[in-house]
Amino acid sequence: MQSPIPFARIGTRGSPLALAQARLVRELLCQAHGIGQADIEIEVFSTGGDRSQAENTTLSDIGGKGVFTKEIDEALLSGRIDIGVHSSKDVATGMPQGMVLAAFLEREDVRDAFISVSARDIDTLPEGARFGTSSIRRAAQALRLRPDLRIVPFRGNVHTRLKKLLDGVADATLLALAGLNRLDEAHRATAILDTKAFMPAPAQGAIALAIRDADARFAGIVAPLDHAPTHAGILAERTMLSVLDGSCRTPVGALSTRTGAGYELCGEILSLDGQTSFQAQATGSDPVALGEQVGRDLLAQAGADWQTRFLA
Ligand SMILES: NCc1[nH]cc(CCC(=O)O)c1CC(=O)O
Repeated sequence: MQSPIPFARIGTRGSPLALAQARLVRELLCQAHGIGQADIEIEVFSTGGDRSQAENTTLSDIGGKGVFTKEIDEALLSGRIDIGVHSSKDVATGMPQGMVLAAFLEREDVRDAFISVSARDIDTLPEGARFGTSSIRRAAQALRLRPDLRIVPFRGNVHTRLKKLLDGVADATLLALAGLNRLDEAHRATAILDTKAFMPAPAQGAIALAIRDADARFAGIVAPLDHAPTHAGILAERTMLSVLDGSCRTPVGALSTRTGAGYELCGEILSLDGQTSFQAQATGSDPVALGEQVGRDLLAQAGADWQTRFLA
């Protein structure tokens, strides 16, 4: 019998990937607390980012922070849900007051996958091939290696993008391997890209659990799901992004890895055409200090006004 007050209410977007992630969180919460699936409600929200996909506008058209999280954030703050489940890379660095990313599941594969029906990898794409991506970072990284590629806008959920590829809308695309893995679609990857040439987006591959920051009960409930090394790594990458005043619409890559004593953080800023790029790296044990150090190093190299110059 279902209890009158659910143990927890989870908020998520409705895309197949978001639902898979929310179900994974429900599964892990049930295991950790010895409860049944019926005790956890999954509530689906449509965000501005989802609606813009349906209307085929671009993310820049709607703009603003939290385009994939706002409706879920509001439901969390109003008490309608208790836990927001997000892809960490979609969560803006300046989060609304009153909420916190309290736990991160162990990170999936951080790498980007190359997918094409006509080429084995980026090098074998024909001259002037159409490269489908709406990610400024992926476009810049691809153009760095292949300035001849023609970038075509490519939005929609993972299955939509795979379908567009089969329909010939583009010759190739890049998708996060993490998402493909969670959807059992990793066999679609033609090649897996190395993280030096294709440094992932900050926080790629990690699922974040947002709660109200004063909510001690749910802090305790999500705590067993937190993977400490992932948490530290994502904190370092998100701190770096915040120093750069970056977002998912800036050409920025970041990747933290564990070293013996602590963490190594690598960061990258690119120009839109990929012909100019700056890299920095550092090691340390304090994720926030590490993110600040690498972010400041990148700012010193690229100039504090890099966004006005690079994104003009
Ligand atoms: N912005 C869309 C988005 N947000 C998170 C993922 C992948 C899953 C992840 O990074 O955890 C994707 C799709 C993609 O980049 O292929």
